[in-house]
Amino acid sequence: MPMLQTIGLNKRFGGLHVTNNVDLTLQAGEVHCLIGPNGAGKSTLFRLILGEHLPSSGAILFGGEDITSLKPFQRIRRGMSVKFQVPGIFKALSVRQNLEIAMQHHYPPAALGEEIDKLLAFLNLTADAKRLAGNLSHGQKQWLEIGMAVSLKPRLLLLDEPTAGMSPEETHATGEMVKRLNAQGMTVLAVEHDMAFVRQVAQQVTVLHLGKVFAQGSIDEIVANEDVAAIYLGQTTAHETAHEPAGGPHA
Ligand SMILES: Nc1ncnc2c1ncn2[C@@H]1O[C@H](COP(=O)(O)OP(=O)(O)OP(=O)(O)O)[C@@H](O)[C@H]1O
Repeated sequence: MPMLQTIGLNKRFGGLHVTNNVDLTLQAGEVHCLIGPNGAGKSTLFRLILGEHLPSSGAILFGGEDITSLKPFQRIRRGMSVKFQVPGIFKALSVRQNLEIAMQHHYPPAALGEEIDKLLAFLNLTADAKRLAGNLSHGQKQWLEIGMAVSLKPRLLLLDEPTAGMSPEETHATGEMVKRLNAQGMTVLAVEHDMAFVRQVAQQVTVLHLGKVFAQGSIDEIVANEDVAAIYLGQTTAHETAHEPAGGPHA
């Protein structure tokens, strides 16, 4: 059974058809990246999956159950977790305190300290545990946010441009974290512009264009697809320019 399925999903904002009959399937255990030119509808689809928007029509199944009309907190309770682009960390608290807040109601007090230690090590933040979260570097803040999102061991992790603003080294380290989470059984859906990251982590890639699924396949199939390259022409973002030859998601 797929972990997540959208079936004929549509979202209209007034006259604008932003999500157009999208069928997306995530198999359990895969890392799936959602790419597409600016304005393709990636964020909207992401918010539909999370329940921040309700679809105009169509259905969303999570673990085979219809969650189309559930609220975000109900989806989170069923094992979905999200890391948004803007970190929702508590800047005036230490790194450790941030993780304590995320985890304290979910682990017995005797086990909490050790769980936090394990997560800090995973996030490469052990040496920074006592620092105020607000004093971390941009990349470290993103990792702390990822830590808070995965601290409850979700079945499905949603990542919204997890490497935005990161250096290539930080991007690579983030990719390694995603791969380790996936190796532990977590299914991941990431909206991402950075093709180096997509190449590093994705087992499946879906390309959105004008609200529709334009192409779907392995990273090699997507990179080799000339129609996909064509829709990116003239649309490179600063991020893509930093890692890619002009024109789009080439190897
Ligand atoms: N709440 C809204 N009301 C009206 N139009 C919206 C709303 N949200 C998104 N749109 C429009 O839907 C289209 C797709 O936007 P969306 O943000 O989903 O694309 P995207 O692929 O995530 O783009 P980007 O890569 O630039 O973040 C855009 O034309 C946008 O203006």
